Amino acid sequence: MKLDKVQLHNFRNIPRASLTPSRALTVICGKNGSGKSSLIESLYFLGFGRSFRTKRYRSVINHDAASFSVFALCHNEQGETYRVGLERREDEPFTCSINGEHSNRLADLVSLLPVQLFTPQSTDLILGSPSERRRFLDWGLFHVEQLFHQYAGQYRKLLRHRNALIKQQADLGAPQNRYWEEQFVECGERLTAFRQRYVEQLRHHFENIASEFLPEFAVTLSYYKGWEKDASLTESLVKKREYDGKIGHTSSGPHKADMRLKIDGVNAQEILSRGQLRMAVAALQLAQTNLFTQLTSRKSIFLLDDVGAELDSDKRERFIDGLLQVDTQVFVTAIEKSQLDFIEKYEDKKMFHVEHGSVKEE
Ligand SMILES: Nc1ncnc2c1ncn2[C@@H]1O[C@H](COP(=O)(O)OP(=O)(O)OP(=O)(O)O)[C@@H](O)[C@H]1O
Repeated sequence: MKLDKVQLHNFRNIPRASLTPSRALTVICGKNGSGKSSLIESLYFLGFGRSFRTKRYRSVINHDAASFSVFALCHNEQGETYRVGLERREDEPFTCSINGEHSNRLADLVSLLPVQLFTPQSTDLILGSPSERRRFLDWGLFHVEQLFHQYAGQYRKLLRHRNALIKQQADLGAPQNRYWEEQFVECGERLTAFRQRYVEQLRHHFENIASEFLPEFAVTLSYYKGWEKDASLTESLVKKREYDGKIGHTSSGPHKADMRLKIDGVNAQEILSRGQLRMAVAALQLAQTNLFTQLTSRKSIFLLDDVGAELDSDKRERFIDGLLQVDTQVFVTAIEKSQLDFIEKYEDKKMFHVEHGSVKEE
């Protein structure tokens, strides 16, 4: 999917903006506090239905308004056009629309627009908790594996149910509870199989890119499924029954899974510098973009916020080169154009300048 036109209303300090981005590279420049990240945040909303900066919708609505909206005109790989939009009013659930049809099902909108983001906080993907890495993997699976969303939702329900039984100190081995245990195992094993296959595919892309981005290290990627390596989920659940009863929740299953990055057997975060960690994240995201394109023949949208603060010049160039090579629609923000002097070589690009919330094409 590519965005042909984007319109914002009352989004943070941007009262109104309309822009026609490039199909390839769109550069957004402006001073600190001008509204660059807000513009990127509005595009993120189309791909995730939420902000990457806050959980409070009120913070996103312009201080002088009661709602914000983001609309986009886009086209898919078959040339079909879509009009998508979302609106959020104070104290009301969000509404989204696709070709004029209103819906409260965010998944409809999100599945249309595969958006990824790289920001100064992106090192959390490696430094943060396993849930960050599961979210990363599940973004990919959501877009490439039709059944994944359904199984992930079912698993969440079954996990809640199992945890409720544990809290009630119910006997999980009793015949009346065995049905739920079997459902939990079946669904958990399916999710695990999806994720293991996905990481295996991602690993090939990642290790190739990492050998170029971090040539001094041999970084490897592996998947920890969330329970002991050589046991089935059933075996682990039975073995941990007493322990789970003590801690009050389920300690084995794909909700405890992780993706691990290692260098000579040691966790990458213990060895890599901050700049190298950013490169490892860039390599992971580029690998995910390549895999997405390979598996779906679709194009994704990539947002790079404050790229100057993140990577040095030749790394910035390599990252953007890699994204454009697979025909990703890239949006980049920078304080100064000079942070992106290499972009002269790209023919298909557009430049925008943001000042006090006003967005103008250069
Ligand atoms: N709900 C809101 N209504 C109006 N203005 C807001 C709102 N939320 C934030 N702002 C202001 O919008 C401005 C733009 O913020 P934004 O983060 O987009 O800037 P930026 O150009 O990315 O800056 P930097 O380069 O410093 O990251 C800031 O001055 C901020 O205080």
